[in-house]
Amino acid sequence: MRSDDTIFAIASGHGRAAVCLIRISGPESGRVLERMAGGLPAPRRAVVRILKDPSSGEPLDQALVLWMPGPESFTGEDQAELHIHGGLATRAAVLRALGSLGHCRPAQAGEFTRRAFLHGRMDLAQVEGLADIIDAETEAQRRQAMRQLGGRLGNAAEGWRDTVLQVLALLEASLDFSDEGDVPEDLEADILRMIDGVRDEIGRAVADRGGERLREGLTVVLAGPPNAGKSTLLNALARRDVAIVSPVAGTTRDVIEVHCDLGGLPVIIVDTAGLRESLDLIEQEGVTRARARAQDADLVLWLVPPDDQPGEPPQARHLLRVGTKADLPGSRQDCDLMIAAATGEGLPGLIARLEQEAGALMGQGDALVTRERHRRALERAQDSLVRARALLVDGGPLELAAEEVRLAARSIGEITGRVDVEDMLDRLFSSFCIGK
Ligand SMILES: Nc1nc2c(ncn2[C@@H]2O[C@H](COP(=O)(O)OP(=O)(O)OP(=O)(O)O)[C@@H](O)[C@H]2O)c(=O)[nH]1
Ligand SMILES: [K+]
Ligand SMILES: [Mg+2]
Repeated sequence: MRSDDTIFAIASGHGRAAVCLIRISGPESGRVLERMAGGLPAPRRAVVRILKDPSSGEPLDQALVLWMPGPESFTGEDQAELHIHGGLATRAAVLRALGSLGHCRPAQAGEFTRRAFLHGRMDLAQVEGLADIIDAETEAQRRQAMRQLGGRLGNAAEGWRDTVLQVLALLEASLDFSDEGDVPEDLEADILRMIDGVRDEIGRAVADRGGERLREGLTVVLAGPPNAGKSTLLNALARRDVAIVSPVAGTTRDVIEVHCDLGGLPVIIVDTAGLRESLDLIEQEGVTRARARAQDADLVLWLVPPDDQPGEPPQARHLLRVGTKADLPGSRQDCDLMIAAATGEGLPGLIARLEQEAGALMGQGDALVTRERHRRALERAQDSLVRARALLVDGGPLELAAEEVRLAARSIGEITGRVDVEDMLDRLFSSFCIGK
């Protein structure tokens, strides 16, 4: 498998469709068009051509054909696109014809994007933004992914890296030219100011967890005593019959998850077993799982029915008390909200409150850091800068301070991939689909 092969893949979805898009990239792309479409169209001009089998000359399909010579293509290489009819036999015939041409082979997952990265068409943070756009399920996720694809984090990282490299240059110069082996006083103030500036900006970026939450979705666990109405609420929020509802206490045992879109924000609602002491082994296991999920959740809704002694809520980072079955007599004074999931009463208020909580925890797609990979790299950079600063202030060895600054630059460079990152690349691109 060679990196200068010409690769091809279906870039549209699979299964029968009106139109199917086949992407081709690599040095043979032009020859492919000449042999199958009878010649090269003008660059970036869509034309209709009869595609022919290159060996037999048999017409295979009538297609819209595009020729996009590099380096101004997505991959930076010569590229072509065939918009063929999306019937199964047509696709198979065109793919077979492409595979019969020399130096042409089907693309691996993520190979088009890998080539775009290797040819400098996008940085790693943009590659991740592209993956997130394909995975985006809600409006705020799409917005965040678009910002990442637009180079928002990458540009910030490049700016930080530039400043850190300036600091490094000043330290190296001091090493070369100062007899005492330390930084001249006036320079030291400048250097410390530059270090502090970058450290503060990175600190603000990593303190904001909203971007990662928005990518992954906010987890809201429904917890409460048996028969509180947890499953009824899940079904109402999901607007479908997901969980079994019954008057039998202890109906739900498994953890049931539903993905919802609340005002453009991705929220995972989790129904759990009612919390109580039980002799039933299966119910005990359900209760254990319920407590574990509540502990990990971003938000727990603690559901309590009227006139009940609900016991102690589970351990949680953030908890809202919701009184249920508000249509029944008996009132609660100890709740943040009241609902009757069976009649719909109070649900708009609950949903508005959830949207508000979700917005506060996730933002609206304006965070810089959207992945753990970013956070870890930036935290390493921050640590290195803190150590470099301490060495400078304490009059420690200048070589060590310079080494820490070099490490900081490298850690920041991981954001855009401007360091050695082969194994990281393999992991990243293998998560892509074929044709991307
Ligand atoms: N009147 C009234 N009854 C409700 C309401 N919500 C749920 N119920 C009833 O309460 C009973 C228990 O509801 P579930 O949703 O199964 O309760 P749960 O908390 O999931 O129960 P477990 O899974 O057993 O812990 C059912 O008979 C529901 O119809 C409500 O808003 N009003
Ligand atoms: K029940
Ligand atoms: Mg239930």
